[in-house]
Amino acid sequence: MATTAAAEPGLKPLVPPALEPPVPPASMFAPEPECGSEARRAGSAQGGESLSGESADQPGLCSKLALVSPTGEQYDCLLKDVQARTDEGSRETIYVVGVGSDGGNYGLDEKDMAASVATVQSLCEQIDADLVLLRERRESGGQVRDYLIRRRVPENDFMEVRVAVVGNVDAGKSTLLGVLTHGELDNGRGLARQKLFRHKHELESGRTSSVGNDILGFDQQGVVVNQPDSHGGNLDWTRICQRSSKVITFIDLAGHEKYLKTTVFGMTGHLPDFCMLMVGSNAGIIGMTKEHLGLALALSVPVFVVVTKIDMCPANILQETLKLLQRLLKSPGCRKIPVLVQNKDDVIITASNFSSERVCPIFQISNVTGENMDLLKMFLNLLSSRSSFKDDEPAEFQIDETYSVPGVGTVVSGTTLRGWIHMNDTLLLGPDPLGVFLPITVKSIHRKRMPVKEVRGGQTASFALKKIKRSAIRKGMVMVSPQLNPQASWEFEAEILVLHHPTTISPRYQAMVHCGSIRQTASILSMNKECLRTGDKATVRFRFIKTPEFLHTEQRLVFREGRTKAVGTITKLFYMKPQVKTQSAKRVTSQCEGANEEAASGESSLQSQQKKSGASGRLRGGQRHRGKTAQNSSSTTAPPAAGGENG
Ligand SMILES: Nc1nc2c(ncn2[C@@H]2O[C@H](COP(=O)(O)OP(=O)(O)OP(=O)(O)O)[C@@H](O)[C@H]2O)c(=O)[nH]1
Repeated sequence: MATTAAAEPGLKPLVPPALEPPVPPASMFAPEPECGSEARRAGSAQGGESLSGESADQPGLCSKLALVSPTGEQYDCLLKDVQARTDEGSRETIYVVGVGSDGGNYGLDEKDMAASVATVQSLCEQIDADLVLLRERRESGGQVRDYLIRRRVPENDFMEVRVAVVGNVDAGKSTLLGVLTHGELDNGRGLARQKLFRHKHELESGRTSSVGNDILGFDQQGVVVNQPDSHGGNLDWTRICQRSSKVITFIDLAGHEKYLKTTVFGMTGHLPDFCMLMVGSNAGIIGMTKEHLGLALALSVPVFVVVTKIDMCPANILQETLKLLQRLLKSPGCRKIPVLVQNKDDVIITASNFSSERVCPIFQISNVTGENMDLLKMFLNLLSSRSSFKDDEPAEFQIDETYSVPGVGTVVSGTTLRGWIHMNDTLLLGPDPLGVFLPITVKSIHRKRMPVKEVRGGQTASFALKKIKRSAIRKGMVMVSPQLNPQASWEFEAEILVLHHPTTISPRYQAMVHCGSIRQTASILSMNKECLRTGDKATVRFRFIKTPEFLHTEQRLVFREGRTKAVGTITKLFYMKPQVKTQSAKRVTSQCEGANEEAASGESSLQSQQKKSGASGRLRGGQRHRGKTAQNSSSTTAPPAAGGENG
């Protein structure tokens, strides 16, 4: 059995100065409960004397004794603090009891600990949360405990965290997902991954080519709820979701270079909260590993690394892989702080600091023996979604897949970016090839195959839509609230950085733009430099070649063709000509108003619009048709050149 890096005398665990000593108390990183900003704000709002000021008989909110017997006012501040922290952390937070600003003399005696825990328990009751002990340790002044405070979720609701799984071919991605979601270890010959393959050719070749989804549910206490049935080993997703407080969705992306397009789409279109980079310990940093890491960094998705196959890897090779991995992560291009996770303490510390994007936990596991699998599961249970949700924002949903379901009709799946979407809501679907958004009614909603009545920002969902053909919808379209008055853009400007190009990029260069679930070829119209080489930054104006898209400024994009790659951020949108806006706006308004009559007439306006314009699902495919569409467009509504703009 291979030893882990820490056991190897030659290789010091790569703990950065900021994280020294190797296993520092979590309290060094976790915010101190008593000193939270809310508590402080509340303190100053009331003069702050009795709250933050310490008196001889009443410790202040920053003391380790603050929770032992708080005054009424202090209790209110503590409550506000815990409420704010669970809001910030997507309904949960790690809470440390027994630390404070008492000169580093951490720890409480048994009596004070019991009293403090009773206070925290009571705070949890107030916010309808559960208190789960994560770890207990001894410090100079007594006991210190780390708790997970997790708010209870309403029935049929659950917290959602999306994790993109990337790494080179054979790193063990599908196998790990099989082991995690089905609870059975692998045999080293592909047993565990059999459960996950989706396409026949994958089963035959053993390679993942599609963007697959697998789920892992945790209950309030952090216990895995996945229970495959005893016959085929299938998972009942509805049951998992009903029993879960938190569901981790793994977006299993292909490792092979020929599927890079799908991998990039998975990373941009499925909006992962985190990226799990898998590395085979025996193979090391090979093939697509750096490519995938670079992609996650470019899209600002926090990364954690899982080194697999430690059961079959000689110790010296494992050390070499870890050394190279840590060197890569610390390199100027990555600027990460790699931390080898070897025990529960490391899990809590890294999980508490993970969304910062700097810390990069490294797990060393075996899918065959199950070594360190408990640490990985514990870490996954502590991850919180990075998307923030505001109750009053207008709805926006991006489509990343379409289906035709017998007996149901057209179904679209994707991610709710903002706002609420309820059953029977009328939203605007678009843009179509003419840049028009048309009203559509949501017939039913599923979250992870579970029927629900509504979804909100940050949640993935599928919607059955009324009166629309699947061919009229494409990936990259959105469904938005009519309040947003959506507009489509043929052209946009972006600040880009060329990560790699063999020669030079100049105007008229064409490549695939990935932006959210949009995946379309665009050509460079102009740029503020004559030509671009690897490492160059520039402001570039792009134009889509097939159809206008619904974009936002500040959106991240990846621009790629073969091995050429650039990343960037959209800075300016060029909307369609004003007269088009007026026409489509009028049409949209009247169509929105008349949505119900339309549904009754049996033909959607998008379909009739397509008939009128001659556009169809097939039209979107080819070069030849594109010219025709553009011609039609210029004589009717869609502009070859941009009109208004929005900075
Ligand atoms: N001994 C050992 N074998 C493993 C381990 N993890 C995976 N394997 C084996 O490695 C092989 C490749 O694993 P996969 O899960 O298919 O690799 P992948 O990264 O999903 O590959 P792609 O889908 O092609 O990208 C399979 O035969 C697994 O049984 C491990 O921890 N130990």
